[in-house]
Amino acid sequence: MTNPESRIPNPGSQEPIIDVHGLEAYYGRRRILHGIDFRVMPGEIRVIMGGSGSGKSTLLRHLLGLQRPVRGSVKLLGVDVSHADARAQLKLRRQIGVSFQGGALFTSMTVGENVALPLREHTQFDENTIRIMSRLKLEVVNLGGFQDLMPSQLSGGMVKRAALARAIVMDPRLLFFDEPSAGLDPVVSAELDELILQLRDAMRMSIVVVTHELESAFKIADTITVLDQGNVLLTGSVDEVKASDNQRIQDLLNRRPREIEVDIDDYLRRLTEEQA
Ligand SMILES: Nc1ncnc2c1ncn2[C@@H]1O[C@H](COP(=O)(O)OP(=O)(O)OP(=O)(O)O)[C@@H](O)[C@H]1O
Repeated sequence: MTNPESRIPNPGSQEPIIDVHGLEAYYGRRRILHGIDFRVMPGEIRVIMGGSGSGKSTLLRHLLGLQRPVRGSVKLLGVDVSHADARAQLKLRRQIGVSFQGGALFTSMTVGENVALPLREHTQFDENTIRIMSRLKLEVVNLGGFQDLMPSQLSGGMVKRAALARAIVMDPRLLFFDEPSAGLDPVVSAELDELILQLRDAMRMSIVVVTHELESAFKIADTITVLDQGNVLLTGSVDEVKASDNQRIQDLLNRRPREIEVDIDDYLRRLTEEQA
């Protein structure tokens, strides 16, 4: 196992921005995450990779406080998300930006109104300030001047960037990005990668990206966590992941499907457990 903080400057002086210990998650009686440890340091871009069903979304849902750990703990910015009171949760939410797969913009609002939403929800700024701040963030994502368009008038890449503008409008310390490249052509996807790097460098954000896209992962990651069947196989730098002699990691990198051995008894047992 390699030191996940190896590329982060001066790690000894900093507290982790995400600190997950022994996280276990279940759906029904089926255990999905088997005691995950996961630490992200300030200013780091962490990519979570793994095959389909490896537990990436389940981990992300726990990091966002959408699911509570059955065992283990999840601390974001020093706050234990499952034990924080409503006030602490709200404070935490203000410091976290989330950009979901598909953009999830409200189709009945203009791009500018979408971006302004968190400011309206979490601040008392006046209209003018909100407008200026939203426009500035649209400029950061290269969508300056697009504030009056409706989401339906944007291309797929522009929707992603608009969603990103909304996610960063509060200047979060921590940004979650779920599948930034999904459905984008390679050029647009590369532009988005550049933007993610800029957010880390110019705005000093810590960023967690879940992605299937290897090229994108290798370009943006300071560190990569590889998940497999609810376990962390490895956390390390891009070079460390590439050089890993773990067969599962190599299969993932070479896009070799895992051999699926289905034990029918086991399959039926799991099915009935899930429905119980
Ligand atoms: N709501 C649910 N109820 C029951 N089982 C679930 C539920 N959501 C996910 N699972 C199971 O949990 C396991 C992990 O799923 P998860 O969605 O976290 O994986 P993933 O790595 O995000 O997959 P993908 O890349 O396909 O989105 C899978 O076996 C999945 O079938």
